[in-house]
Amino acid sequence: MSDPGLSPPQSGPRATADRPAARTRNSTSTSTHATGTEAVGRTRPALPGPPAVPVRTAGVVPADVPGPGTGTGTTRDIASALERILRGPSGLGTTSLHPARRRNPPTPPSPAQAAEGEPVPGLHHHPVPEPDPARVAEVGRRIKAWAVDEVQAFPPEWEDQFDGFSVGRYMVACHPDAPTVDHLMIATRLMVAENAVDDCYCEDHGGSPVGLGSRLLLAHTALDPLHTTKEYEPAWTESLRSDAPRRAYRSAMEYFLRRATPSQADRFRHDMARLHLGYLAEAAWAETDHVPEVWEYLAMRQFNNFRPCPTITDTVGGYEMPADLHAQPAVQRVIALAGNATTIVNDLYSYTKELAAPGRHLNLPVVIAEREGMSDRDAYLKAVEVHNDLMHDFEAESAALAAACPFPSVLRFLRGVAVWVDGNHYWHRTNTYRYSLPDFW
Ligand SMILES: CC(C)=CCC/C(C)=C(\C)COP(=O)(O)OP(=O)(O)O
Ligand SMILES: [Mg+2]
Repeated sequence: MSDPGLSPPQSGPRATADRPAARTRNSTSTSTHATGTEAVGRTRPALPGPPAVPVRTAGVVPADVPGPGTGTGTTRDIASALERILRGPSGLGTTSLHPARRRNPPTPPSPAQAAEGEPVPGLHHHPVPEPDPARVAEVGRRIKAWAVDEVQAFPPEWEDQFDGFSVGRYMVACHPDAPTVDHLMIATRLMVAENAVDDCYCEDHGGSPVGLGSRLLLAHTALDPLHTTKEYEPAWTESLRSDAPRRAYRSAMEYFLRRATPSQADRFRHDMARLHLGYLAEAAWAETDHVPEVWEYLAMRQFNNFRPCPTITDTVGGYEMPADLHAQPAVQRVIALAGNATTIVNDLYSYTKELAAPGRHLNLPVVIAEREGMSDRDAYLKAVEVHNDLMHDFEAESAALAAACPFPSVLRFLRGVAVWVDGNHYWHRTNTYRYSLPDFW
């Protein structure tokens, strides 16, 4: 194949993005075309402003959040909304949202499975059912074929690392409601492409802070295309084949656009721009070996963040969280808290890997130790507490939002984000090829 990276994907009813066909395909879940859980033709009331949820400690459900329709919320409303989010949709027509539940009731990992990798002691998390092994194997087979044959994402000598990343297990754990393996592949290709950019541009596979801005901007045009004159367009098109990160971004985006609505595509591009901004701040500090204040580090990590992964949960699930609801500040806060919790999970599980890497690699325990004058152990334990506070806030605000805006697509989206958070923790915990815990306990 002379141009594998740019060949249009072979399956699906169309080869270009943002056309009406995409809306039709996803329209089963918009507000006028119901999914199994969506009320057909239901009028959407205005969302209230962000629920006034006080900062809280574990297990305390806030009581002062307006409830749906009544103007007053009760602790019971919110507790039941939280339970609903964590349990997922139920009732008539929702069985298909739970492929794992349909085939085998979810069970927590057995002690033997958990022994593969222990959770960080004291970390607030939720166990997930083992991902469906048939799906894991099929996603693993297809993603390797894509990475090797379609986009040449890595040279042969990196094959062990590609396999050790276990991206199939990661994505199946994070998207249990994906209706088909094709849907799972949307997330899986993007995950591989995002990691190719991080590894090859920013980190330990040839990356460097020097010149990163230009590399990221040019790669970003694989997601958000250049609109230019006939004279200059061929050079841009050619550039998209010129390295693995760009080939991977270009192809993964093309597949994504086959299933995404225009609003979902726009949301994703925005999240990827945020990610690239975060990479640049991290690189700027690395160039001068600067250690930011803890709050500054957390701000950078809110952008250099997993956010683009949970926010495609609706595309991967085959429905749409409506754009005007997604844009609400309360929804944005829930998404940000979820993204931040998942990313601090990475800081905790990748701590020893990053300590062993050449130079200083910033992560939350390292920044706390440096800036707050703590021992490595105390700083790590404080980072666990920061994570737990983020998780508790995420769960409280998600429950408040579900109570304030109990639309099926919103509830399913919140559930999808919560499951992504849990699947992400599962993958970090069990990926002992990549991560190991420090000896602090
Ligand atoms: C998949 C995706 C959108 C990643 C974005 C940012 C990113 C690579 C992380 C949040 C993971 O952090 P890190 O670069 O520290 O990864 P490792 O610790 O090397 O696994
Ligand atoms: Mg890390």
